[in-house]
Parts: sequence; C-alpha cells; structure tokens
Amino acid sequence: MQHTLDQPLLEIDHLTRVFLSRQGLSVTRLEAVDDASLTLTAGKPEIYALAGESGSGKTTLARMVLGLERPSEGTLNYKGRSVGELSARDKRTWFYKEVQPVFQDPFATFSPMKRIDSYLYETARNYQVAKGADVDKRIDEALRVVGLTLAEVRGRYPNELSGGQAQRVSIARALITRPSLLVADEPVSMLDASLRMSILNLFKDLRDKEGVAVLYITHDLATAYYTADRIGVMLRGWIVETGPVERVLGSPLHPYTQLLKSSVPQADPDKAWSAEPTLAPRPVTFPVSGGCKFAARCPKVMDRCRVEIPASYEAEGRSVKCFLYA
Ligand SMILES: Nc1ncnc2c1ncn2[C@@H]1O[C@H](COP(=O)(O)OP(=O)(O)OP(=O)(O)O)[C@@H](O)[C@H]1O
Repeated sequence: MQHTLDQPLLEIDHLTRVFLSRQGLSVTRLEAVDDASLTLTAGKPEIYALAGESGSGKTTLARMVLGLERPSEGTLNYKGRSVGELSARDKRTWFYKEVQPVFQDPFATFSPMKRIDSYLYETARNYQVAKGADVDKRIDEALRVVGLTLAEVRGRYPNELSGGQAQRVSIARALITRPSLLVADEPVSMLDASLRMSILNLFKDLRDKEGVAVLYITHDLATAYYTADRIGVMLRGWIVETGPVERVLGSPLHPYTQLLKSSVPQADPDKAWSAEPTLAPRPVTFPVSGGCKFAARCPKVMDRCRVEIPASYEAEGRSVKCFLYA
C-alpha cells in the first residue's frame, strides 16, 4: 500500500459519533464521541492510553478505529486511507491484518467448547498468512512472542488455561497477521492484579521489539501511567487533555484531569495495585449546556465556560480543552 513514514499511522481529526435514541415521541441525541482528535505517528510506535469514566466514549472511539462503527463526522484515516470508506475487500485483505483487536475477557472471546488453537488456525486461514507447514510455524512464532509455544497450547480448551495464559493466546491470535496497531479495550481489567503487570509489560515489549503501536483503552489511571507513552483523557466524548503521560498525570492542567488524579491514591503502579484505583465515580447528573461539559462540576468555572465550547489549547507540552489555557 502507498504509505510513507511521514504519514501518520492513525489520524483522528474532529471525530464525532452521534447515537439517536427514541423515547416515546422525542428523539435524544447523544454524542458518544465528540470532536475528538489524536494522531499516532508511523515512525515511532507508541502506546496511547485512552482513559475515561464509564460512558465517556472510549469503546465507541475504539470501535470506529476498528472499522466496526461509522463516524458521523470528522476524519479517521489509517495509513492515509479513510477507514469508513474502505471496501469489504480492502478491509479483509489489508486493514484487518494491520489493525487487530484485543478484548477485555479472553474467556468470553473463546468458546469453552472449542480448542483454543482452533482460533489461531482460523485467523491464519482467514487472512491467508501462510501455507502448508508454514501455518504452524507462523502460529508458533506469534505464541512465542507472548511467552507460549504451539506445543503447549495445542489441543487445549480455554478452561485448561489460566486467565493470564488465555489473554496471552488472545494477544498471540491478534499478532498472527503481523499488525501495526493493536486496539486493546480494557485488556487487563478481568485479570488478577498480579497478572496485570505481565500483560502490560508484554504490550511494552510488543512496542519495543515488534514495532507494534497500541491503543490502550482503560478506566484505570495507574495502569495507563505505567504502560502508556501518551494519554488522552475523555469526558463525555471529548478528549479534554492529551499529551505525554508523565506530564498529563504528573501535573494535570485540565480541572477534570486534576479531579481524576486526586481520586487515585497515587499514580505509582507499584504502590497502587492493591488499591485497585479507578477513575472518579460517574456523576449522577451532568447538566447539558452549550458550554464546557465540565462547567457544572468545575471548581475553576468562569462565565464563558457555561456558554462557549473551549477549543484545545497547547500548554506545557500537551493539549488542553479549557479556557484557562486560552
Ligand atoms: N449503539 C449505541 N446506541 C446508543 N447509544 C450508545 C451506543 N453505543 C454506546 N452508546 C452510548 O454512548 C456513550 C459512550 O459509550 P462507550 O461504551 O463508548 O463508553 P465507554 O467509555 O467505553 O464506557 P464503558 O467503559 O462503560 O464501556 C454511552 O452513554 C453509551 O450508552
């Protein structure tokens, strides 16, 4: 495919996804993702964490990146091509090899009635990654990247594996096509705290040794801090603050990120594991106004915040959607 290194791997520009729901005679409009922008460069693979409370739009954004949901507005390009406009054939022969999902619960991904290696063979067959004996070789290679082998996994059923092993197999399945981008939606939230680190370290290895970029979707700031190079903090569809994770979580600028950080014991994974840190509880009410979505809860709210939508401003090495930095 025509792709040059100076072209971004993933380019999301003012992306919006609207859901309309009918209640009686009225139709309500929900911007699950609202004017969100982020870019992953092609030259240097990175782990980008998309963090936010439940309902903030993380999964909807991930589903659009995976081509499973169509954007309502804005641009979503992968290696310079609009994902929404790819033909079914282009998706099958190119896009789905390049961009692979990793799901939250490996035991929900794999049927208990099917041998777990059958999923690996199915992926190898669907994407025609190899022929004959090379199929086993390719599957074994992918399993070795995650610390397993085909000999260990062959013939086994999901319930014969631990949660950590099952998630490794699910990551190996994603690697069979040699993707450039993994979209991992809460990939460690079902695992015991002790296993989380090993899977998160695996993502770092994939970035460093295999050149795979990862879009890491999480509600957990401590694992985002531990794993990611950059982070985007989502609030009701907006990305309110984005930049290097040490800056954004080390010294947050957006009042919402500041609130989130204060609700986490400390953004130090070694100390925070037992505390199971999560983001602040979902607000009970969140009045909709024409202005900033955080205005009703913001301790630094100004008059204009209630009527105008802030742009994203560059400040201290990150981008912040807040008038304080205009
Ligand atoms: N198909 C749909 N139809 C209508 N509304 C939807 C649909 N999918 C998502 N939503 C709504 O969009 C908003 C964002 O949902 P989304 O699942 O993207 O959030 P999230 O941050 O991933 O949350 P969670 O962590 O709970 O999965 C929610 O209010 C959700 O109810």
